[in-house]
Amino acid sequence: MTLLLDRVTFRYRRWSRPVLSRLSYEVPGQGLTILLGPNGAGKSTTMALLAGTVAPTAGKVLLSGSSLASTRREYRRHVAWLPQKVPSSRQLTAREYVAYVAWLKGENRSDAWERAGTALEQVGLGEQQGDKTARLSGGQLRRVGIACALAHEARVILLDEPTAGLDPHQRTVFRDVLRQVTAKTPVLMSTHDISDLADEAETVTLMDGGRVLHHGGTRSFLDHARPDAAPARRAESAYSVLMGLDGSSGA
Ligand SMILES: Nc1ncnc2c1ncn2[C@@H]1O[C@H](COP(=O)(O)OP(=O)(O)OP(=O)(O)O)[C@@H](O)[C@H]1O
Repeated sequence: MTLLLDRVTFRYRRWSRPVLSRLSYEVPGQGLTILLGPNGAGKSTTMALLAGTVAPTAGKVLLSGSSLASTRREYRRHVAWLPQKVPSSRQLTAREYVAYVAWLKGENRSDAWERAGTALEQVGLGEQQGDKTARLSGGQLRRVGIACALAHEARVILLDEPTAGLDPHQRTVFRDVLRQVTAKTPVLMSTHDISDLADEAETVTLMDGGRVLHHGGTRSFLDHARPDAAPARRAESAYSVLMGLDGSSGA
């Protein structure tokens, strides 16, 4: 299955400058891809377009060659998406919430309920499944959001800054979950935490100003690091070099 933006232009308001201009980008079909870039680079906008929650001003979003507009149902079922801000609900418990999202994504009621329980266990919230989501901490709510992305048969998973607000232990839990998930399903994940690279990403995409500055294997990304960078700092160094922030001209 392929998911891609084909020469997509997007502006938030009619007369405002486009955030993305004729951007073409294909989500890699396997493993973990990390989407890096400074604030305002266009990462969340790119993900929202890929998730089908906003529509392009021009150009197309294509799922296996079909335009999003003509395959909405398939799309909902096959593309999982964790937005940056996970909305909470006063009424629903964590399990009801995740089950509801899975049901919206096309699972039948009993499968949705079962899958919700399993996904909450996976993200370490087994004991909180009966708690109302409005009562959960910010980090717990993010994990509910991650559980939503895991609770249906997605063919591709889009995670917008999933590690923001997680404590160090939960980051470790999350990485373990991510490792299991990416073994089966491709994941595109935006992050500011360059340590999220942690040897696990197969591909790195770097965006700035609505453009893709770099896209390729993690090794080729790290090759941009300054030769004198300490091993633990290679990712940061490569980022600075490619962004032209270290006094060199970038790539
Ligand atoms: N709802 C909105 N209305 C108007 N402009 C917006 C809206 N959301 C984002 N923008 C603008 O679009 C541009 C790209 O924003 P986007 O959120 O996609 O970047 P980002 O790379 O995800 O940034 P961050 O790392 O801060 O989340 C920015 O200039 C931002 O101000």
